[in-house]
Amino acid sequence: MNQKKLKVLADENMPHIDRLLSNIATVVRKSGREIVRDDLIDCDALLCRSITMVDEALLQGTSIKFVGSATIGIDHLDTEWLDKNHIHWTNAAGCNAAAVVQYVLSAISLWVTNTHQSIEELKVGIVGAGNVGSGLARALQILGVKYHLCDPPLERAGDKRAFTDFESILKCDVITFHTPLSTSGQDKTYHLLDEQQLLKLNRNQLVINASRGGVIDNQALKNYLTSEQAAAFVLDVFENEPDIDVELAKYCLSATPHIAGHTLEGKSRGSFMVYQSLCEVFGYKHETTEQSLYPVNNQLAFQKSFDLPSLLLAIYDIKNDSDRMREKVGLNGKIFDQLRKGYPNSHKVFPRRDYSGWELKVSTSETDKYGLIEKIQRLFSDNKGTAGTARNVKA
Ligand SMILES: NC(=O)c1ccc[n+]([C@@H]2O[C@H](COP(=O)([O-])OP(=O)(O)OC[C@H]3O[C@@H](n4cnc5c(N)ncnc54)[C@H](O)[C@@H]3O)[C@@H](O)[C@H]2O)c1
Ligand SMILES: O=C(O)[C@H](O)[C@H](O)COP(=O)(O)O
Repeated sequence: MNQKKLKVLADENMPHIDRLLSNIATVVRKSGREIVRDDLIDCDALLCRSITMVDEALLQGTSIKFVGSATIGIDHLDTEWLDKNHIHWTNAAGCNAAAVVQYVLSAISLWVTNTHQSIEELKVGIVGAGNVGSGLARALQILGVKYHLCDPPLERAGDKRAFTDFESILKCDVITFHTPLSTSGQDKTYHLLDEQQLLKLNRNQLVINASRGGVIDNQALKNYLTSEQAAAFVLDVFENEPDIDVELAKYCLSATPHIAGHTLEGKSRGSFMVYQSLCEVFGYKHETTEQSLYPVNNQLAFQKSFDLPSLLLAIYDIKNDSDRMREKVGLNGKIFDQLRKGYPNSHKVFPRRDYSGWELKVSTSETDKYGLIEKIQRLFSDNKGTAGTARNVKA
């Protein structure tokens, strides 16, 4: 076993890292957007989030041997350059998938409440059936909501689930994007929803983007949203974050500062997964369990007045995050980052938790007339935020 203390630079917005690494590393913290090459000259490892571009310009000539990103997305890592230069890298695949599922269910609940629709009668089109898309499909199945999946790469690879094409997805009541951002190739997702595709939508639809901003042409979307016939949009991600188009945010049903995955569990699991990979790469034993990072579950008392959307909104209501952003974002684009900092602990009452961090308290007098209690209990126990396999490349 390697006994030398490592030097690690970690994004300041990565919970538990100091405690997890206390026996094996000296940890220096820095804001992810401010990390520069000079910070890394004598560091062994960089632990980052999606806001740090990790490439030759950042790492050339440094001692970095390992890069761990506590995120699902990897569009900020130049993986080709890292591989070529024998630098181990990992992401935290699946770490916050359950949080994004919760975000999407909250967005749908908000929309059906505003438009007086029944959630059970909707058809949801899921674009991208990976960790998030599959978790969402499972949740919708539990809740009795119909869905269609669109994922050409998985379909070609022989995935046996039923898939549909993008054209058909555009006809669903709710369309939700869960693809990576890719700028080339036959499955390119950059501006997947562009000016032409936007014109196929109508005012009875809801579109959610919690993947990457560039999957939707933001300029075309802003123009489109000025029409009264436009579909409703919920955006968690934008082009040019953090200097987003403030006007675009105003036109949306809900606009949040890239926090869909930021539950207590989602962020903690991201830290834990990169910690595990770092231990493997440098030959240390893992000394902590993921479960030890979580507090006791929150409790929600079941009330007779609950229907499915109001119950989901009682657990997490995106409107609160959207209001916080829209109140402030006009003041200065940098507010976007400030709202993300410290999230979910910046919430007034308690941190935002995954469904798995909740228990439904039901009094013995309650009858489960519509099967709602059973559905929610299944959702709480199923939606455990399945961590995917971290892509740990052995250099
Ligand atoms: N807003 C947030 O806080 C947040 C949180 C987590 C993840 N994300 C983003 O969500 C994305 C999805 O996460 P994931 O864990 O499910 O990723 P994943 O890699 O498990 O799944 C992505 C899926 O998209 C599919 N795909 C690729 N190109 C496609 C195309 N053109 N059309 C349809 N499907 C296509 C892939 O085949 C894959 O199955 C991530 O890449 C990340 O950028 C955002
Ligand atoms: O890809 C992801 O996992 C998410 O987009 C990520 O959780 C949010 O971005 P970050 O906090 O890492 O900047």
